[in-house]
Amino acid sequence: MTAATTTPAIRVHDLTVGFGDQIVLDHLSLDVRRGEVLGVVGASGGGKTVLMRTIIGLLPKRGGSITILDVDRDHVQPEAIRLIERRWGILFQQGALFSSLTVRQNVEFPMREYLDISDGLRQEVALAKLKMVGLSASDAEKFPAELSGGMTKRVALARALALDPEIVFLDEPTSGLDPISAGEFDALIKTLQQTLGLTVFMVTHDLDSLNTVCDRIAALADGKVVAEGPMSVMLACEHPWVKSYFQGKRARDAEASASRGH
Ligand SMILES: Nc1ncnc2c1ncn2[C@@H]1O[C@H](COP(=O)(O)OP(=O)(O)OP(=O)(O)O)[C@@H](O)[C@H]1O
Repeated sequence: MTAATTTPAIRVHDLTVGFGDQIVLDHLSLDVRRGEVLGVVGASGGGKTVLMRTIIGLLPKRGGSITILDVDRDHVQPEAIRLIERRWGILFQQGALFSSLTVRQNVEFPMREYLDISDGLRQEVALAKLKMVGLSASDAEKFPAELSGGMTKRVALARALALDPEIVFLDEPTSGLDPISAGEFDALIKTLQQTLGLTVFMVTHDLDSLNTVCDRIAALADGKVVAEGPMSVMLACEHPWVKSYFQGKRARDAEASASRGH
């Protein structure tokens, strides 16, 4: 095995991020292993989205280092950052589709930006990505306003997969979905991770997702990762927030529902 296959997909070390006087992430460290689904949980406003946005370079950090796929953006030229950005896909919280573009054009968008391929091939690849997430050729010509919440998430996922990424960042992928659609979306994420060998960084509040999709979980509190590991580690954790989240009534209900196969 080479060093490249053994190093984590993402290594966050001693990261500090803040806005004005507010420190959101306070010397936070976290590894995301290659090929795993890591679920990131934490209280509302606790900094999960800030962490994700800082990792992908959308927010500045005050200290610490971030290495993605062996590249530390502090130590490389802008061209190298553009190359690395092609190797991940992002599903933002509300889907963030372009309302004036069709579903197919939305999925083609990153390909237009990064790939020099013919119109025909680009359309074909977009349709293949849509099929991969369970959508049909007739869905491809719809506009975002004509889609259900679950379909919107699927299109956003197809767009995140457009460039065959190695890492996918998902910000609350099941929020706003009914439990059945959420369960189907979780199953889709798991299937894609297994078949494509993806590394998945998933911010979520959804206990069902944590139970059924995530290999490991990182719990954020007080600007740090206070617990990291599989569900068994969360259940044994004595940190007050982690304890109330994973051992509260909602958690027990989700666990019972997961064990029934829902
Ligand atoms: N661009 C910004 N400018 C100023 N403050 C910000 C900005 N982005 C986030 N914050 C603040 O950082 C804190 C963490 O926000 P973040 O969105 O990461 O929380 P979260 O854990 O994802 O919450 P939720 O679960 O509710 O989505 C909040 O207090 C928020 O107001």
